[in-house]
Parts: sequence; C-alpha cells; structure tokens
Amino acid sequence: MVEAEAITQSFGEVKALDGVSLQVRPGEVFGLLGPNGAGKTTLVRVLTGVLKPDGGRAWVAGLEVAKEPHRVKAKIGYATQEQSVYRDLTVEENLLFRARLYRPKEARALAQEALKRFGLWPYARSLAGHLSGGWRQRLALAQAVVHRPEVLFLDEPTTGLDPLSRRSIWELIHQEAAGGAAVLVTTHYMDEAERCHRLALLFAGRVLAAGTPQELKAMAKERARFLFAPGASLEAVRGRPGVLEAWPSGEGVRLIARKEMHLEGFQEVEPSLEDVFALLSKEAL
Ligand SMILES: Nc1ncnc2c1ncn2[C@@H]1O[C@H](COP(=O)(O)OP(=O)(O)OP(=O)(O)O)[C@@H](O)[C@H]1O
Repeated sequence: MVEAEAITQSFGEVKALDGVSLQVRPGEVFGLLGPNGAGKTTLVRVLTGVLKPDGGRAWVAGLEVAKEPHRVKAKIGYATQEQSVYRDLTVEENLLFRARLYRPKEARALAQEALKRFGLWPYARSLAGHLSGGWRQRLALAQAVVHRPEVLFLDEPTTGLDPLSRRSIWELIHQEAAGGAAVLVTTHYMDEAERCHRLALLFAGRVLAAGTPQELKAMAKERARFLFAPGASLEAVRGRPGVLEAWPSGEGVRLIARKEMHLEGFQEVEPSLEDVFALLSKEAL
C-alpha cells in the first residue's frame, strides 16, 4: 500500500532523509515516531508527491509517486500540521468543498456520510472557525478521508489537543484503518506510538528500528537493562560506570544501563517506548 525504498533528501547541508525504507499495509496504523527535525514531515511530503526526493523510490496505492504524483493525490488523504480547514466556511461546506475536488458527482452523499461517521452532525451548520481545537482537528481528519482514500497520511494530527480529544482522534484513526485504509501517522508523543500497530523510530533522517511496540521493547531488552533506583540521587547514579542514561522519576531515578552490568539494589522495570527511543538514539549519536 505504501512502500518507501532508500529515500534520501537533503536541504543544503542538512540530510533530512538518509536512506529511509518502510512499508505500510492496508488496515494498519503505522506510526512514524521521532523528535523535532527527525525528518517526519519531509518523508510525508515525499510520499504524498509534494516533494520529489534526491534519491530512492516510493509507491503509494499501486502507483510510483514520482512518476504519477497527480494520480496518487486522488487516492490518498492528507492532513497536514497546518490546519487545512477553512474557518469562514461551515463544517458541512468544508467537507463538500473537499469531496467535490475528488469525486464531484458523489460529493453531497460523501459529505453527509463523513458528518455521520465523525459525529460532526450537531456542528454541520457551524462555522469551522467557531469550533474548539479538538473538533476542528476532527473536521480536518474527516476532510482528509471524505473521498474514501485507500491511504491516509496524518502529520501530527493531535498536536496541541488535550488528552481526551487526543483519545477520540485516535479512535477515529483506528476506525479508518479498520475500514481498510493504510494509515501513516507521524507523532512525537511516545504514548501515541503505543497505539500504532507498527512503527518506525526516525532519528536524524534514519530509521533506527521498526516493528510492533512489543517487538521494539523486546529488542531493547536484549541490548540493555532498564532499571529503577529507589531513593537514589541522580548524581550518584549518573556517576556509576555502565550507566547510559539516568533521569529523575518519582521517588527515585530511572536508568538505562549496559547489559553486562551488575547493579545491585536496582529494580528491573519494563521499558517504555520512550526508553527504547532513548537507548537507540544514544547508540546512534
Ligand atoms: N524546505 C526546507 N528547507 C530547508 N530545510 C528544511 C526544509 N524542510 C525541512 N528542512 C530541514 O530538514 C530537517 C527535517 O525536517 P522535518 O520538518 O522533516 O522534521 P520533522 O521530524 O517533521 O520535525 P517536526 O516534528 O518539528 O515537524 C530539519 O532539520 C529541517 O530544518
């Protein structure tokens, strides 16, 4: 459904993408997790045909993106970080506008269906500019899928939303995947990465690892120890040989240490995705 093969892209001295390969299957929510500047938006721009990369190839919905960018655009939904809703149109008008671009004959029926599917009925006649951030983001998502695309690209769809709104946006993302769409979603929230079927950890333009959240954690446990030091001071823990990372956590200190180290008095804990990321980015530096 989505296949990227060794994509590279530089902006002057900056290597935004450095040989990125990945696949997203139909029915799957695939997360692209990485800090600011990792290259997430650049990859989405390449995969949606907005930006032609320096190197590598990409296929989306059976088409090679660089060769047929216009046909690709009709088959995908794309919600960018910049909110793409028109504030001075109503919710319904926004949906109609988008649907008409791709499937003019069915536009009215598609807009009605999206209003229902996304629970936007009560706001159909409200101006988009009057919606709260959470509902506007819901509209942005509805707009991206109103023409029933096979592949959906969502660039940080929950940035700036409160936890409850984020939760409901994630429910909708999974609803679209359950309907058969291949969904690629970028995020820098570690808890959101846990909600993906599979994910790739992107750092400085490179995929450090890819897999299900469970696979990534299992891989990290093979390579390092994840520990908690109750009542310890940060300085004391950081000073011990073999400690790769340490940070304050509740009544003690959390740390990542080399596998071969014997650290008596420490409790072994299950790594989170944040721990996995901390370990891999440390190794990559
Ligand atoms: N058009 C551009 N011109 C110059 N540099 C760019 C351009 N677009 C991206 N970059 C640089 O490429 C790198 C990757 O940027 P990108 O926006 O893809 O990262 P990101 O992972 O999406 O970050 P964020 O989470 O902040 O959106 C950054 O160093 C950025 O400054």
